[in-house]
Amino acid sequence: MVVMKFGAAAVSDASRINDLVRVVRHAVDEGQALIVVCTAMPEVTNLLIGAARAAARGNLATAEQARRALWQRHRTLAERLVADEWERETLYQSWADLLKSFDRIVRALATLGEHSPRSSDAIAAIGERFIGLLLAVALRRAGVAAQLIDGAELIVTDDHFGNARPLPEETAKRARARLLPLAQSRIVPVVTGYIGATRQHLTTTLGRGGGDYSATLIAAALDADEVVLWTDVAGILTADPKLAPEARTLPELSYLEAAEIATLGAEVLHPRTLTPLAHRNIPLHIRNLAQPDMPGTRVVAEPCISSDTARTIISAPAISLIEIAMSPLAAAELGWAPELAVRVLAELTNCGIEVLTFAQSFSERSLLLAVRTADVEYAYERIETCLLPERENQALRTISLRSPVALVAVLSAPGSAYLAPRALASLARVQATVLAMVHGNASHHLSFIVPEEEMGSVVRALHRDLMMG
Ligand SMILES: Nc1ncnc2c1ncn2[C@@H]1O[C@H](COP(=O)(O)OP(=O)(O)O)[C@@H](O)[C@H]1O
Ligand SMILES: N[C@@H](CC(=O)OP(=O)(O)O)C(=O)O
Repeated sequence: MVVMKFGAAAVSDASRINDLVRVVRHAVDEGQALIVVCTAMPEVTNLLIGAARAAARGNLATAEQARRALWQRHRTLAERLVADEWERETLYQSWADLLKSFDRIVRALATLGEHSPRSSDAIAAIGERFIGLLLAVALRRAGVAAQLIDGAELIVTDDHFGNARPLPEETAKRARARLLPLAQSRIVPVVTGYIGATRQHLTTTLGRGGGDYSATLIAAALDADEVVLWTDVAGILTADPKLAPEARTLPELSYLEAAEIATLGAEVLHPRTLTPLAHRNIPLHIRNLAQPDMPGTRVVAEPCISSDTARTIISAPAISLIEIAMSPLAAAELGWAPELAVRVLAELTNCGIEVLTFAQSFSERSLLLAVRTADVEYAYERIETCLLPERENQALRTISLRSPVALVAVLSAPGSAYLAPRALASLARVQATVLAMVHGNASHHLSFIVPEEEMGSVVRALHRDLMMG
């Protein structure tokens, strides 16, 4: 049994979906038992969560725009992929039902004037459901017996909305009961990733990028032979090949090395992806959908290749920086209060905003936070509310924004010397504007925030100076 996960990059347009269908059909023709896990089209999750936040502010025009964009983007795909008019109409009917639930949530949020991670999850799940319906139709048209299964039916979670924790035993029981009979009948389940549900059947999500985690949870439940994450690059490389074309694929990584990469604060791998696999020794394979014959990256318990191959530069655009600075007088009197950082971080976590990285400057009495640009407006509002007392007693100097920025993280081999000075020399060579820097405890990990327009030159310089040796 193989679990194949197709992320946003694999459903970005009709030709990618045709590649996806070919890969699945080929595996089925080879007699492989398959589970497909899918996630929403690029930017759709941001669009849906943005619609919920806008509705709660009474901005129904933005919610309406998101609704139209959702419909239009999927409809364009259906027109290219589903030739049969009757099948297309049936698909549109199912999408219309999903839009009715979108409308119900938006109306409720607008009436109440507030929203929560719970309502965000309910609306975000619609993105995976939209594309899942289309993929099941596209696969059936190509002769693959496919059936859509909602992730909420399989993955039982706690009620930590926005970043729910799965309950492994109940999930395994449900997944086996629902998926194994389909596999035995040679039907390919198309599971909507990222989504789970509480025991009370309330929809939850596994955190942004959680589709990878859905795939590995299902693989662990079924004791699968392998998980394949199909994306738009040839595995994990020494840098993003879209920025540094000379980047090399890392052929093999250990679970530990891959987990380290997953926690670098970008979305190449969801941080919790590896845990279900490492416990059962199930290999993970990351491959390029556009080049299905290329080997990609394999993650296994004991890689044949030495561990210093784990060196990589991970980069992620579309990030914003929020800087909270205290007034010098208040700071002189009160000192920098870590309690303030704790309050801000707790506020953001409670309202479902993921802080990608943060740094405190004790000398400047300031706190820097990096969040996705899609979250920044809402994060700013929440911080303003949370720090109202400091605003009123003039302890707060400013809350300022810098956007768009990029996160660039360097992971070198454990024990490699002088990572920070070498990386900084490299950034100096291209006159990079370093807006923030976080040094990992293990000293072989370093992250920088740079203006987004400098991301390419920074990645290329770091790659040339640190990865080519
Ligand atoms: N070192 C790297 N190796 C591979 N991909 C990288 C690297 N750094 C950044 N990336 C980016 O990560 C993307 C894959 O992650 P993601 O967008 O979450 O994929 P998916 O949509 O398939 O889940 C690639 O398209 C690439 O642009
Ligand atoms: N659609 C969700 C879940 C996900 O896993 O997406 P992707 O497979 O594109 O990382 C998100 O944007 O967070």
